[in-house]
Amino acid sequence: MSTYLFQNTYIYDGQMERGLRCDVLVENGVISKIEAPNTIDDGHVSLIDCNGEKLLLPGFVNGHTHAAMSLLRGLGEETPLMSWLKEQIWPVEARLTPEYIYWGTALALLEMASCGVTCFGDMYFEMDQVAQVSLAMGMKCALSRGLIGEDQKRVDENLKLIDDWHGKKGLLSVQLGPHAPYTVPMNAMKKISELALERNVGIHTHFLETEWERQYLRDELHCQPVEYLEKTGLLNTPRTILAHGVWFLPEELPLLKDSNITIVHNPNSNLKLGSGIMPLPEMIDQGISVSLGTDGAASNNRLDIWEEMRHGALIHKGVRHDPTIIKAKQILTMATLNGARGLGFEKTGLIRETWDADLVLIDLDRPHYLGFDVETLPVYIVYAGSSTDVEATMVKGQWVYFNGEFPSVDREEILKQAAQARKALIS
Ligand SMILES: N[C@@H](CCSC[C@H]1O[C@@H](n2cnc3c(=O)[nH]cnc32)[C@H](O)[C@@H]1O)C(=O)O
Ligand SMILES: [Zn+2]
Repeated sequence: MSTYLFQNTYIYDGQMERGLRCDVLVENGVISKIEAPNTIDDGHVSLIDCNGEKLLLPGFVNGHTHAAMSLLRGLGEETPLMSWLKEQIWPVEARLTPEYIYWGTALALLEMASCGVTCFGDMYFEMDQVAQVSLAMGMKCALSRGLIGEDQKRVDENLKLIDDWHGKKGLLSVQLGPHAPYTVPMNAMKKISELALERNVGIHTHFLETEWERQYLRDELHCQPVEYLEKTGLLNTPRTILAHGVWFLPEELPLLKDSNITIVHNPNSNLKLGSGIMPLPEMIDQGISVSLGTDGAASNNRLDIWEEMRHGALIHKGVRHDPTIIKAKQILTMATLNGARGLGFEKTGLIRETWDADLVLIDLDRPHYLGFDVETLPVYIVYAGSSTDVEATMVKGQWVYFNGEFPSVDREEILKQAAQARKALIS
């Protein structure tokens, strides 16, 4: 495994007061030294001379996605969630083969790696394919098998994923993936929570994405949302990820304080599907852990966390008529540390000695960074930056993206295979 020295770079992570100019040494997949600029010996290392014009951020974490849906981009556009799923997406998904899911996921990984994403939480099916392609590329992935209905076969597949992949190479983790309260009966949800506790793994589910779902909980399941989470044991698992959480009421949030919950904010998917805008400021006030996600490429339509950071800040300022309501630093923590923790990855999401070298190298020598300093770096990143500033992306000390190339995989082959899969699916 190579040793890398980022010489004279800026670094920033969401927990730092301000940016810092320094040398960063990466050895054996971890950040081994952070010292004053131009002080670490550059012998016997691969040198990345940053010359005070680059920034290292922790790798972005896409907290909720369905990677292989990159094959379905553009399908059922501009349709509300339930008819989009039932009439447009699910019939096509029924034709997905393991091979298509492999190439669709690979396609999504090209996009994510080039945007600086190093880790993603994926809920889909044929998850062995997702595990294999993530390992082949060297990306971190939290796998969950989407569970629909009360189906032991799907649950067994999810449990087998734990046996086969959980912890593999420090890149993979596994969660149980009950799809949503409206697709999984309540007693089945409860059993899944019990299994999570028994097997010491997290849960990844959709929750309160639309207003319709809130009404469904009330009218069909006779529960308020937090009561549902309590009754089904979702508050008792080692970790529970709720994708969306758009329709929580502010007064319900204190009940989730100090809980095992991470809510994944998917602002662009929620806007595009017209689902609504989540009460993010109140969630942060209550100390609830919130991360960021893109959801699938068919509802976003990008897999770019920069876009989620920018919109995740701007929409709340806009609807609350208050520019102070959310800070760039908080958004950066959501995009990195909170995502990693929610997905069960340790020592991931900060730039600290002994933490995993999951890093994004950003070129600051661009017109829109003119005038930044260590204090303003976070706001430049969130409000002026974009994924086109990403020069390279590293996971556990290995490049997954470097200057337009993908050192660990064959980009042309992925594009060719994904195009064939797409054609076979949608014709
Ligand atoms: N249908 C699968 C299991 C479901 S995987 C997860 C599912 O979530 C669906 N999905 C994608 N985006 C959303 C969303 O925003 N809300 C709810 N479901 C979604 C996605 O299309 C996929 O079917 C089977 O055969 O067993
Ligand atoms: Zn989703």
